[in-house]
Amino acid sequence: MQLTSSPRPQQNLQEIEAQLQQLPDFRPQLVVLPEACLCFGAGDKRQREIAELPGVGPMQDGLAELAKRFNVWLIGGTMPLIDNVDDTKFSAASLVFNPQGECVARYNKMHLFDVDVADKTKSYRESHWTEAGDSVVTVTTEFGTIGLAVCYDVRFPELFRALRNAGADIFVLPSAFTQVTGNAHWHVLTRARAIEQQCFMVAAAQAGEHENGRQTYGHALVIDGWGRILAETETLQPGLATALVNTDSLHKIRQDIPVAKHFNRSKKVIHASTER
Ligand SMILES: O=C(O)CNC(=O)[C@H](CS)NC(=O)CCC(=O)C(=O)O
Repeated sequence: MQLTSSPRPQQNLQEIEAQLQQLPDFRPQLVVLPEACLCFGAGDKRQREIAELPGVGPMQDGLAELAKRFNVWLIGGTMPLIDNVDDTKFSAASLVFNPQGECVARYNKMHLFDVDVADKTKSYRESHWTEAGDSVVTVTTEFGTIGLAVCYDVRFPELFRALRNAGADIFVLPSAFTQVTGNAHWHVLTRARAIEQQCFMVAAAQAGEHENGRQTYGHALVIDGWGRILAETETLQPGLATALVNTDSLHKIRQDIPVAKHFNRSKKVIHASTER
């Protein structure tokens, strides 16, 4: 799914619901929401104020209810979660809801976007308010094993290798790429991770100009294990990129090019010196 989320969770939930009304009929279905889909650009203080304890609160209740009502597996983008009321930082948590509306997994964004970008925002320092995750998380479903990652994580292939080793067939990547870096890198990075690990990639996106002036890149994507783009949102409006996915197609790709078997960690590092 692609969204242009506001800082207001209730309004964002309504927009997500409006998009879910447009879903095709086939089930089982996996729906991936973008990063910060319930609260985008509110500032770190506000995000900490609305952060919820696991299993408790209107953001989690809202997503659970939507997963159940629309009978879909729902990846809740990311939302601010805390583990203790006195935590100063929150996790950028990606929650997985099954079609019964139960939260069955949580992944905390592992790589934080402390980056300078040549855009209006200029300086991003996500770690000032977000606690980095330390766990690789997969979820088994009736249509394959899902491996979780978020946005900037896509620049770290080791995480995707670890997800594949843990059995992943489908990577999900809730994102909010900047317009500038997305334009340069988004398609290459998402396709590269799919090709390297021979997994589907479902990359959700924030898109367009947000209330705080930030511009996000959009281009929500579904990519197969051969790196082909199966679906893509064409505009910067909220919308869906939908594809029929059969994880059986991965068997032949993995058999023909057995990279998982060929993977070989180098044991030596050789520095050739040009000095005499
Ligand atoms: O802050 C929020 O409200 C939501 N979170 C984000 O927008 C995050 C952290 S600032 N954005 C990214 O990770 C962009 C990555 C990116 O653009 C790249 O890797 O090039």
